[in-house]
Amino acid sequence: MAPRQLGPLVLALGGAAAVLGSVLFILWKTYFGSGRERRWDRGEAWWGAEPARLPQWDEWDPEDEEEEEEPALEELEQREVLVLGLDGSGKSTFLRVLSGKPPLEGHIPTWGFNSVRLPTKDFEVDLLEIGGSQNLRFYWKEFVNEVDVLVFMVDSADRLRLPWARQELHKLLDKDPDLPVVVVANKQVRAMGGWLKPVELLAW
Ligand SMILES: Nc1nc2c(ncn2[C@@H]2O[C@H](COP(=O)(O)OP(=O)(O)OP(=O)(O)O)[C@@H](O)[C@H]2O)c(=O)[nH]1
Ligand SMILES: [Mg+2]
Repeated sequence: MAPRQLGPLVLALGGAAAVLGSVLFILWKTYFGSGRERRWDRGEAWWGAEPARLPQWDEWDPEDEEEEEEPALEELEQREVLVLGLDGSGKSTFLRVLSGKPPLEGHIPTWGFNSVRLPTKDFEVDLLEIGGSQNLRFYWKEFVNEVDVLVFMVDSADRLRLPWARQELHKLLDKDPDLPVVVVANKQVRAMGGWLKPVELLAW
């Protein structure tokens, strides 16, 4: 029997998914520039650095190199944090609460990006959520190499979907095994009970 032709609907859906992925990636690049590639290592510290201005040939003086001053810290310090997790795990709420806003009552799915910038004493932190619905999870892995830290949000009360959450986390770690990860056991205070405590989540 001849293979079935792909229907126009399937093709349209595939095209739409590809376009969405490209748009997400372009937005990311526009927002964060070239991400971790901007950093350079200097002992224990790692900063996003402005490119240095090289002297013209006729103003070159080898002694200048020794006199160069350390770059100002306030120009350099920046951290990028990716916040991922299954749909409804609480990523948007987490970002809202961190930026001092009250949590929303219902679940309004994030269809793309959601971000906040938090100035701290020593550096500026950009937190970026990518929606957790199934069609967006495919794109998560494209972003893990671009950030400094991954926050992985888990709905501790959603025991049924814990294996999915774990599978998605492992896929991300396969992509970048050295990425620092914080797993948040969210939704600990639920009237119905039955949630996983953080220690249980560690063992799971
Ligand atoms: N009880 C309780 N509810 C929470 C908590 N965090 C989030 N929620 C609720 O969970 C629902 C989903 O939260 P969101 O923050 O929108 O989830 P999300 O991970 O951003 O979901 P997507 O954008 O679809 O990936 C909302 O109704 C929140 O009010 C929490 O710590 N405790
Ligand atoms: Mg969201």
